[in-house]
Amino acid sequence: MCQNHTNGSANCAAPATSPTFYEDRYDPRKVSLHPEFRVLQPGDAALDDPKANLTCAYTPQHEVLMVNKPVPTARPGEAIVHVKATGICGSDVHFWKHGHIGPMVVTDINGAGHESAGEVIAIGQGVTNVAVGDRVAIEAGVPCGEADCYYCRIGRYNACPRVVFFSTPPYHGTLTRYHAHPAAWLHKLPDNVSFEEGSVCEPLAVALAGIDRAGLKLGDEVLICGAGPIGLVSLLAARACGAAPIVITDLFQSRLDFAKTLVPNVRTVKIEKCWTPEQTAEKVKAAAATPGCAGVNEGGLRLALECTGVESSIRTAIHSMRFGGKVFVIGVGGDEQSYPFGLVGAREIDLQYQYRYAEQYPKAIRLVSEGLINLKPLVTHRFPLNKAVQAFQVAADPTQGAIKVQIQD
Ligand SMILES: NC(=O)c1ccc[n+]([C@@H]2O[C@H](COP(=O)([O-])OP(=O)(O)OC[C@H]3O[C@@H](n4cnc5c(N)ncnc54)[C@H](O)[C@@H]3O)[C@@H](O)[C@H]2O)c1
Ligand SMILES: OC[C@H](O)C(O)[C@@H](O)CO
Ligand SMILES: [Zn+2]
Ligand SMILES: [Zn+2]
Repeated sequence: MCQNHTNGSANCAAPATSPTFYEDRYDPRKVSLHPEFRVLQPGDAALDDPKANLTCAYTPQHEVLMVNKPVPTARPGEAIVHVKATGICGSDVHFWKHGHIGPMVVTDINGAGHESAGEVIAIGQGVTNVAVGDRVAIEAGVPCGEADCYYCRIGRYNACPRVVFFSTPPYHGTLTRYHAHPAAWLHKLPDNVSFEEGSVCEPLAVALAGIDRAGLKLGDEVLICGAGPIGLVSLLAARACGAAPIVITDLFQSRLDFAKTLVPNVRTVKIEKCWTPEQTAEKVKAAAATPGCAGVNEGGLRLALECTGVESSIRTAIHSMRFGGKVFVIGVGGDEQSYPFGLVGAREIDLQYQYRYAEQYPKAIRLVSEGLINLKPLVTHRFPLNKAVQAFQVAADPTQGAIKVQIQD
C-alpha cells in the first residue's frame, strides 16, 4: 500500500507535478491524512451541522459519498469562498462511474465539482481583487502562471502542464461548503447575476471557447450536435452570436423540446439509431434549408459545434458541411475514432477541437449580465449540500429528465 494513504488505496499516483506554491493544500493525499477528514455515513450529525465543511466525493470503488474536510484558512493570495451553488458536470458523473477520463485516474477519495459560485468570507494577505462579502464565480482550472511556462506566457493557459483543475484527480473539487482558492481566479458577479447563473458560467465558458476558436460569424448556418447542457449553452451562445438558422440534434425528443423552449425557432432533428450518418446529414440539411437562399442549398452548413463526442455524430457533422465548412468538436469521446478522410479532404472541411477554456469567464459573466444569454432555465433540479449524493443519482439517471442539477447551500 502507498505510504501516503490511510484508506487502503493500493496504487497511489502522485500528482504529475507538485507546484510548490500550492503547498499541501491541494494535494488530497495530505488532506485525507488530516484528522478531521472523515467519510460520513448516512445519519452522521456532521451532515446537519451548518458549519461543517461537507464535501461530496467520488472514490476508486465507484462510490459517491459525503466527507467532512477541515475548514481552510486563507493563506497569502487566497480567498475562502462559501460555495453557494455547484452544478454537476457529466465529467463528475464519469469520474464516479468509470474512475477515469483518459489519463486522469481516481486513485483516492476525490472531491467532486468544478461549476461553482459563492461568497467570499475571508481573504489572505495581499489579496486586493476581492473582498469579504463579494459574490464570485470560481474558475476551477488554476494554471501555474509562471514565467517558465510557455502556455501560460502565451495566454493558452488551459494547456498549462502544471494546472490544478479542482475535481480532476488528484485535486479535490469545489462541491464543498468552504473552498480555498487563489483569489486571482475568482470572478466577481454583478448584482444581477445569481450564484446559480455564476455556476452555469462554467459550461458556458466551454461553449464560448469553442465558438471563439470556431470563428462563428453573424448569419452562419450552424449545426449543434447533442442537446445536453454543453449543446444547450452552445445553442444559446450561437444564437447570441447571430447564427441563423441553427439546427440541433439529439437522440431524445425531450431534450430537443427543451432546446425549443430556450430558442423557439431552433430547428430540430431527432436522430433514429438506425440512420447512417449520411442519412442523418440529409435530414440536417433539409432542416437547415431556406428556400431560394444560397448556403445550405450549395451542399451543406458552414459550421458544426459537436457536443457529444460520439463518433457517429461527428461523422454526421462532417457529412452535413458544405465545401470549406468546419466541424468543431467540443464533445469528448472514444480515444480512437475514424472519419471519412477522403470527404474531409475533398471538401476542405476543417476539423478542430476544444480542451476546457482560457479567459472566457469575464465574457460569460458579461453576456449573462447584459441579458444576451439567459442561463436560468438550464437549472432544473436543486439539492441542499447534505443531499449531494441524491443529486448525483438524479444527474446520472436519464429518466429523471434533468438538464443541470445543482447543489445549493
Ligand atoms: N471540450 C471540453 O473541454 C469539454 C468540457 C465539458 C464537457 N465536454 C464534453 O461535452 C460533451 C457534452 O457534455 P454534456 O454535459 O452536454 O453531456 P450530456 O451527456 O448531458 O449530453 C450529450 C447529449 O448528446 C446526445 N447524444 C448522444 N449521442 C448522440 C448522437 N449520436 N447524436 C446526437 N446526439 C447525441 C445525448 O442524448 C445527450 O442529450 C461530453 O462529451 C463532455 O465530456 C467537453
Ligand atoms: O468543464 C470542464 C470539464 O468537465 C473538464 O475538462 C473535465 O474533463 C474534467 O477534467
Ligand atoms: Zn465540466
Ligand atoms: Zn503554466
